[in-house]
Amino acid sequence: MALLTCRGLRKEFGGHPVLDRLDLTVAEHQVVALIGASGSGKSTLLRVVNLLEQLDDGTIELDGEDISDPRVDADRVRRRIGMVFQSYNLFPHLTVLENVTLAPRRVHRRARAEAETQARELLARVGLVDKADAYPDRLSGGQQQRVAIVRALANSPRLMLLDEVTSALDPELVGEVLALIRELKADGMTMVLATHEMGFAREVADRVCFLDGGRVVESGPPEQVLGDPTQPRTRQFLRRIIEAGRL
Ligand SMILES: Nc1ncnc2c1ncn2[C@@H]1O[C@H](COP(=O)(O)OP(=O)(O)OP(=O)(O)O)[C@@H](O)[C@H]1O
Repeated sequence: MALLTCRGLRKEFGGHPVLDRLDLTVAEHQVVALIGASGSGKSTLLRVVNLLEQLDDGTIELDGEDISDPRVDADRVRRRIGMVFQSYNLFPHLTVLENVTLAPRRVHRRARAEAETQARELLARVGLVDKADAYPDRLSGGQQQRVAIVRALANSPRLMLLDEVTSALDPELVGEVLALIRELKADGMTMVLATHEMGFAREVADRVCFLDGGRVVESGPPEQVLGDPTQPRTRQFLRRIIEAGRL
C-alpha cells in the first residue's frame, strides 16, 4: 500500500522547470534515497511534499488524501510529516527539551508533563537526555542534528523527509546521525532522504531514485541503480562520483 504517491509534479522557478512531471511512489515502511547532482531537484521535491513550496502542476497523495489540493490545511498535513534539514534549524533561544516539546504542546495541544516525558524518552533513545536543558550552541553538529530528528519524531509522523542531514557535519560526526537513521528504518519508519552519501544510500535504502533535470530517470534496488545502472545519465553521474572518490 502506497503511503506517498506523487504524480506529474511540476515546479518552476523563474520559468525554469525544477521538477518536470516527476512521479514517485513510496510504500509504507519503505526507505527511498534520492540521489542526483546538485540542482537536480531533490530538495525541491521534499519541500513540495511537505507543502513548503506550491506546485505548478501534479498531485501528491499521503495516505490516500490529496494533500496538493489548495484547500487542504497545510499545518494539518505537516503534523503527519517530519522534516529534517541539512542545517538542523533548531531554535537557538530554546533548550533541547523546549525545542522537542514545542510542536507537541503548541500544535498537538499535549500537556507539558506528557510532552516532556515523551521528549525525555526520545532523547534517552539517542543518548542525549543529559542535554535536555542545554541550548543548541552547546551541542556538537551531530548532537544538534540528532535533536532535530528527535524533534521531528515527537510529532509521531507517518513519513520522515530527510534533506542532506549529514552534509553540514564534520566527517567524524556523520556516523552517529546515520546510526540513528538506521534505527528508524529498523523501527519501520517510512523515509524519503536526499543524500550525497552513496554508501549510506546503498546500505539503508530499499529503493534508490536517481533524479536528473527534475525527473526520476532511474529507480530500483540500490545494488542495481548504484551497481549496474541502465540509464546513461545515471552511469555518467556515478562515474563522476567514483572519480571524486565518493563511492
Ligand atoms: N526558492 C527558489 N527560488 C529560485 N530557484 C530555486 C529555489 N529553490 C531551488 N531553486 C533552484 O532549483 C534548482 C533545484 O534545486 P534543489 O535545491 O531542489 O536541488 P538539489 O538536487 O536538492 O541540490 P543540492 O544537492 O545542491 O541540494 C536549482 O537550480 C536551484 O537553484
